Amino acid sequence: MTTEHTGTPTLAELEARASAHRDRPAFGHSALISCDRLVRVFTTDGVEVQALQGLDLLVQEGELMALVGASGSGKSTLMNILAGLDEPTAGAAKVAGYDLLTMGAKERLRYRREAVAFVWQQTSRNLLPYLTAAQNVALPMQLRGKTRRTRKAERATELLDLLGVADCRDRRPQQMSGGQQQRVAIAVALANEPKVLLADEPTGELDSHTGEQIFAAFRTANEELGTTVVIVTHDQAVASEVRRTVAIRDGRTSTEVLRRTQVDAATGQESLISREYAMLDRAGRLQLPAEYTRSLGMRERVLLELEEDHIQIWPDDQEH
Ligand SMILES: Nc1ncnc2c1ncn2[C@@H]1O[C@H](COP(=O)(O)OP(=O)(O)OP(=O)(O)O)[C@@H](O)[C@H]1O
Repeated sequence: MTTEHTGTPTLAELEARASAHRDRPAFGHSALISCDRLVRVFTTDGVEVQALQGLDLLVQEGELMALVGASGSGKSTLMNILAGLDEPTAGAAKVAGYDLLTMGAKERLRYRREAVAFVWQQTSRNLLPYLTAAQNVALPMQLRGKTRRTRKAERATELLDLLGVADCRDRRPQQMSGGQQQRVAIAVALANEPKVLLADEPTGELDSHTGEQIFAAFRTANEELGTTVVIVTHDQAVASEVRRTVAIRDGRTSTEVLRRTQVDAATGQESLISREYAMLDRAGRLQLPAEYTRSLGMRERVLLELEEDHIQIWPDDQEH
């Protein structure tokens, strides 16, 4: 309540306002991954490139979601930050309780060993060539040093089995197909029970059938182990299989597609409903799709009208 006659709030009112603000939950407080106005600037030969330009992203625990975007839009930059391999220039990024901006070297190491895991596009980058599949899976557990030796071997077998590559147990990477190597790589990534599994174009080097098997392995990790999975992909088949696909454009999240299955009450038939949403940032900014604005000749200014349950956007009627 303001003191309308003077326009000046009392001290008690100011205190009430401040505490209301303090008690309001922080942005993304319940999310497992939260990126808040994330910025990453690269400077090469005095030239600045803004790879991330205030990116907002929330991922809830237990999600399996895809990130898509044109080449150069900032996907790999974001993944490297989430993996703890790179540091943001500004903004906030928190994953599984770790603050990616302020964590020190020791905490960063623990974060990378225990909280997140990564699967790369290049199959050769994921596995050590001179170790068998089982030894590759046991290695992260060895580095972490918290698992008994017999348990390590057991867990390696369980994971290889879960991902359908138990028969590769004693083979080295060059004795496996690309698809088998990627499934073993997922087993390696899951060895220390990470909260988050990140994958950058994991099906990029594979044919579509093998790509489907790899995607099924990520789904297994998500459904059976509860691991939160974020996959960067150009693969339309992968992007259309997940419940949520977030598009990145020019270093920001621009649109989001949500899918759900609907069962027809009369026939019992299932159909997939997919809806595209535009992202509204916390300052209220909204990016309209270029094809929409172009088709209506919208440029610098648009007319807004608030209706009861929606907002109308019209081309500028004062334009000469
Ligand atoms: N280490 C770096 N030094 C300078 N510029 C960089 C660096 N890494 C990325 N960039 C630039 O940042 C922008 C975003 O790059 P990024 O690799 O994140 O895009 P991407 O969406 O992953 O692209 P792609 O799909 O081709 O992998 C690009 O303009 C890129 O040239």
